[in-house]
Amino acid sequence: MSVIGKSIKLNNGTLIPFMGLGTWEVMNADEVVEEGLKVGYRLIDTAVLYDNEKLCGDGIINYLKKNTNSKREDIYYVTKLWNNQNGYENAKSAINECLKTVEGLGYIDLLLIHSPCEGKKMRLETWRAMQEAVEKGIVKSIGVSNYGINHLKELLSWDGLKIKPVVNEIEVSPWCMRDELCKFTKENDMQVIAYAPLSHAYRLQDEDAAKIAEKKNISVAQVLIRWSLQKGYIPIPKTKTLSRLPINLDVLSFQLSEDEMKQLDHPNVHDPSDWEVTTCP
Ligand SMILES: NC(=O)C1=CN([C@@H]2O[C@H](COP(=O)(O)OP(=O)(O)OC[C@H]3O[C@@H](n4cnc5c(N)ncnc54)[C@H](OP(=O)(O)O)[C@@H]3O)[C@@H](O)[C@H]2O)C=CC1
Ligand SMILES: O=C1Nc2ccccc2C1=O
Repeated sequence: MSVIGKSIKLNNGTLIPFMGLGTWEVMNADEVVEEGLKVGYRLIDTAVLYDNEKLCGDGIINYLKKNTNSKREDIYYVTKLWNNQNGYENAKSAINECLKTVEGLGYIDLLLIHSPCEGKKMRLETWRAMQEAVEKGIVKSIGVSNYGINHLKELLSWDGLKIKPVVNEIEVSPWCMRDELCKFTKENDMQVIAYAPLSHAYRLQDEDAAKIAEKKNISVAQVLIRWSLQKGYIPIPKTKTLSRLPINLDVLSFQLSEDEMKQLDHPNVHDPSDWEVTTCP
């Protein structure tokens, strides 16, 4: 059964929205997040690195104040510990800082380790602190980002593992498909959050995607977001342009055929729009 349009159940029994809103380089995040929630987004993706966690939190709180039918539990707030916050003590205080920054939210829905870059010892020590944050109730779920198969295997076989990651947030688009990593992630009962689903806008002029968009009278951005959903991922497109927010969310009223999906696929291209750290030691 297709879960497109519905919340998805994670391996700890909690629900995550089927897609979300990215906020990298969004400096007016309070305005964008509030408007995003108004038009129907329910997942907000930020990070310590983005320097806009407080603005994202403000956007959520302002929305909830004005829309008393919506509750805190209806919104899903994701943030990430940056590389220099790895290590047990470091991560513990960073997590408290993350929560203090968005005090009004009361808890963090999903906390990610932003990358595996800091090496095995730091990765596992960070995970220990993240597990404790779940046990304390300040974080509901924990996950990883930019983890390759070896990093996932390392964590899943660690004798200190008490809480499995619920997601791996990785770059996935038709030009960065990562079939093997996505398959491994899903087979091990973790969801794939697909970042840069619009290829950071670098491929929005792609001819095949443009043809499909034209035929369906939609935008290339909608085609790419739908591609991600039909692959079974949770895309988090970003826009700081308020008028694009509802367009990017309007991806449930059309489908891509098997042929159209194939036309978009580029299994032999590996062109990440951002950093590539899934193979780091
Ligand atoms: N965990 C990680 O390491 C990473 C996580 N991320 C997360 O994923 C999110 C998405 O990735 P990101 O790199 O931002 O790239 P995206 O693939 O989401 O592309 C964003 C770009 O597309 C443009 N755009 C958005 N919608 C449209 C539209 N309808 N028509 C035309 N152009 C459009 C935006 O322009 P404009 O804003 O001007 O409208 C922006 O230039 C990030 O914001 C972040 O939250 C991203 C990278 C790494
Ligand atoms: O959204 C992001 N853009 C980035 C660029 C470099 C490193 C991390 C990130 C993000 O998380």
